[in-house]
Amino acid sequence: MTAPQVVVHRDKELMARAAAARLITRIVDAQAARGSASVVLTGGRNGNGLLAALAESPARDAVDWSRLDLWWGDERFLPTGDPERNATQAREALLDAVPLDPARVHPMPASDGTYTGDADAAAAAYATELATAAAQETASPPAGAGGGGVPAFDVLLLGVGPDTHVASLFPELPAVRETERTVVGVHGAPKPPPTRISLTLPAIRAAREVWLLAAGEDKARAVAIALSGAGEVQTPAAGARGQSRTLWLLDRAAAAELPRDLYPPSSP
Ligand SMILES: O=C(O)[C@H](O)[C@@H](O)[C@H](O)[C@H](O)COP(=O)(O)O
Repeated sequence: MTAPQVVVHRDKELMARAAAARLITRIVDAQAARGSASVVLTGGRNGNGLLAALAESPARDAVDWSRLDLWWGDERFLPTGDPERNATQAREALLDAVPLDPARVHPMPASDGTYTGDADAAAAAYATELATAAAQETASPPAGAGGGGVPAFDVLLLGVGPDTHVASLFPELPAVRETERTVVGVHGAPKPPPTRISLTLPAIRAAREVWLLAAGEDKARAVAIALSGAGEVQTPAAGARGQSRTLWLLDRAAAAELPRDLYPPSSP
């Protein structure tokens, strides 16, 4: 696992545009190297801001959208098409506008249909879907990926909550303590809705690159704590690390409380 690197942008709009450009490059590179790429999406304003910026970028045509696998790091356990579902918001921000292969788009199950009302069963089904994809992966996973039943995602995106949650891993709740399963049902989440599905820290840490996005002064304390050596049970964002890269993409306001030695020298 890698030590975090920090990049600070002037404001959240620029952060979204720069992150979108960075993601396009990463996808194009992965497709050139391995034929396809895989990205794990996050909910929240910053993740959706990145997708919206990507939709507006002329460079988006450099991506072969038909050879991109999309997964989700977490989902609000709500009915199909609910406007509060992370998948619905991602579709509106970007996915409906690009020629993806529907077979490669893997939303987490909704609260209606097969897993009605059973977030734990829905989580188990998603874990199986991930394990199947991992088994089919032709390229070798990066060293140390652990083979924990998830593909070696190229980029895994995470928003960061003011309480330092990432995906739906909230401080002290059972999901953040999970060491075996790759996907779990989350109950009693402090951010609505209370019932969610989430990748666990071991699944997140199988990704090649983990990018954490945070903007705004209400995130400044969370960012500073997570980057100052806090424990992952109390500070889930501190446990989100990638195999080859861990990147914190911040705006100036979210970086405001970083200790000086963590603040990158060339930042605005
Ligand atoms: O379902 C969700 O809400 C998310 O996946 C959650 O983890 C989100 O990313 C953070 O709460 C940050 O959200 P913002 O980017 O909106 O601050």
